[in-house]
Amino acid sequence: MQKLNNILKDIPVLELIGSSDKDINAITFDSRVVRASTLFVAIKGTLVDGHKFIEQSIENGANAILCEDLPKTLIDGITYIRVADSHASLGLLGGNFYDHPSTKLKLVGITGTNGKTTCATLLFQLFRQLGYTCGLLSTVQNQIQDEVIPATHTTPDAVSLNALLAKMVEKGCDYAFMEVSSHALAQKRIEGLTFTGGLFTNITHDHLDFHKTFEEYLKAKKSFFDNLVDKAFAITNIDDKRGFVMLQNTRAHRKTYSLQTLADFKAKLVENHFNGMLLNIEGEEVWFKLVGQFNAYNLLAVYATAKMLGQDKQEVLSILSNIKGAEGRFDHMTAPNKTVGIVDYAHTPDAVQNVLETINDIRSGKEKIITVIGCGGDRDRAKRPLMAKVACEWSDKVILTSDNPRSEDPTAIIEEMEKGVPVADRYKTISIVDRKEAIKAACMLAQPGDVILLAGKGHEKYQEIRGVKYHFDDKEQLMAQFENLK
Ligand SMILES: CC(=O)N[C@H]1[C@@H](OP(=O)(O)OP(=O)(O)OC[C@H]2O[C@@H](n3ccc(=O)[nH]c3=O)[C@H](O)[C@@H]2O)O[C@H](CO)[C@@H](O)[C@@H]1O[C@H](C)C(=O)N[C@@H](C)C(=O)N[C@H](CCC(=O)O)C(=O)O
Ligand SMILES: Nc1ncnc2c1ncn2[C@@H]1O[C@H](COP(=O)(O)OP(=O)(O)OP(=O)(O)O)[C@@H](O)[C@H]1O
Ligand SMILES: N[C@H](CCC[C@H](N)C(=O)O)C(=O)O
Ligand SMILES: [Mg+2]
Repeated sequence: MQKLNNILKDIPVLELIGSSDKDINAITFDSRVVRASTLFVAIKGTLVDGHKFIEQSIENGANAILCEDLPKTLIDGITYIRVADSHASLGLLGGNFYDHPSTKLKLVGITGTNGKTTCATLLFQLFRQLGYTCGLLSTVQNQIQDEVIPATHTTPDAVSLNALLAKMVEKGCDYAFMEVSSHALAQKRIEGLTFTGGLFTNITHDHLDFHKTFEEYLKAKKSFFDNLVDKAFAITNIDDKRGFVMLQNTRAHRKTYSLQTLADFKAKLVENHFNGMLLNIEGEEVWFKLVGQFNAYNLLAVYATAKMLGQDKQEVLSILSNIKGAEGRFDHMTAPNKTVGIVDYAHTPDAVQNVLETINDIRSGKEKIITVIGCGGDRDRAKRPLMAKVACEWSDKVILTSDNPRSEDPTAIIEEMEKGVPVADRYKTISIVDRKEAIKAACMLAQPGDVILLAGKGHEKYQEIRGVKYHFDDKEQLMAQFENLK
């Protein structure tokens, strides 16, 4: 419980009507979960305007309302707080309510189109093995030491986020590693957090349904670095075209990493195989369990972050060399007849290309690559033809199928993907709407030694079709089919 006037500290209030000397048990932006003595924050969302639910929130027990527009009728006994930006205020309220947990541990944020989960997970595993108590906020799951807390978003909403950080502080965490998604930045879910450091992986095409233009998407990512404090560090990938721009206006201490040019942290990919790769990191040759050039970037980024956090080079490299990475990222298995299966969360054109390039690099020659791929519904439509095109370019056979169609018609999504298939590649593609059947078909087509890539769903344990979530696990499906490949 907290006093309202404490929770409102540092919030730019335009108008306050009613008493601020009252007890608040909880803060929420969802009228459906309001209980007695709750502060309800009305947010103008992407689907509806939360201001519509002010009345309902009061019926459910809200005793204070924070909003951008005051309702026409004000009710006695309720406190109304008018602000210019409810999203930003929610972040600050979350911090005040949970007593600024981000200042009580070292918080590191990772942003970029691809590689966030991988880097955050590697950092979490690394720092635990270095002997620290750690927390993780990621797409796959949230975690405090061994305790797993299911994740609904890559970056939780501002209230849940501060609640999770407060729990980490309570459990004695020294570090928290978190993914910072572009949605979270645009919606100011991280407003008011104090970061010790920030890491940029890369930026390519994604989420243009939400951000509308690439410039807006870039601006959202960049705002993370613009808002870091001067004591923080900011690490960027300068092999990415936008690597420098990201840190252009940051006050933080800047550092760069690269596989191709001079940088503060530099590495070179020496050898790449299905079960590991050899990297030269700052003059030291080390084998890692992760594979692929994109993972060379992730490892180097993690190494740079660990160095900026004052860790010892040898210790860091020796631990990293044994870490396997995040679930559903280049997860590979081999069937009894030597067919290779790879489950990977590649769900952007760039990620699909990276994974397929890596498989091409590693395969010894005549083995075929069979890619099973779909695109999510209610998400960026522009990436659909592009993902299909890239899949065709780098595979011998492509099976277009469903990912999470969500509220959309699965066949219509596949038709949009088909538009990206070059005429000359049509002979190598088939469309099978049912993902289970698509995986089965891939296994039937595969000859010993061939590589099957299941792209897009990685760690996900469900498939959402017409708004209903069914249990579905790519790895489980593949393992079941592999048993038949004797
Ligand atoms: C597009 C998007 O990001 N939407 C998020 C956003 O919801 P919204 O702004 O659309 O909310 P809305 O439905 O319009 O409602 C507006 C307001 O009215 C409130 N409301 C609504 C109905 C009601 O009866 N009562 C009520 O009070 C809502 O709680 C909300 O505050 O804010 C909500 C609360 O934080 C999020 O749950 C919701 O995530 C949706 C479910 C989602 O799918 N988000 C994805 C796209 C997302 O955020 N992804 C990123 C990145 C993914 C990645 O690449 O890794 C992530 O960080 O997970
Ligand atoms: N550094 C990288 N550069 C390009 N592609 C990458 C990189 N790291 C991973 N990938 C590819 O992107 C996929 C997603 O990786 P990861 O989950 O680490 O990214 P993410 O940024 O967390 O994604 P999301 O936005 O969905 O949370 C991987 O399965 C792999 O195919
Ligand atoms: N977390 C991201 C990627 C989802 C990957 C894919 N499986 C899909 O459902 O589109 C999102 O919500 O856009
Ligand atoms: Mg992620």
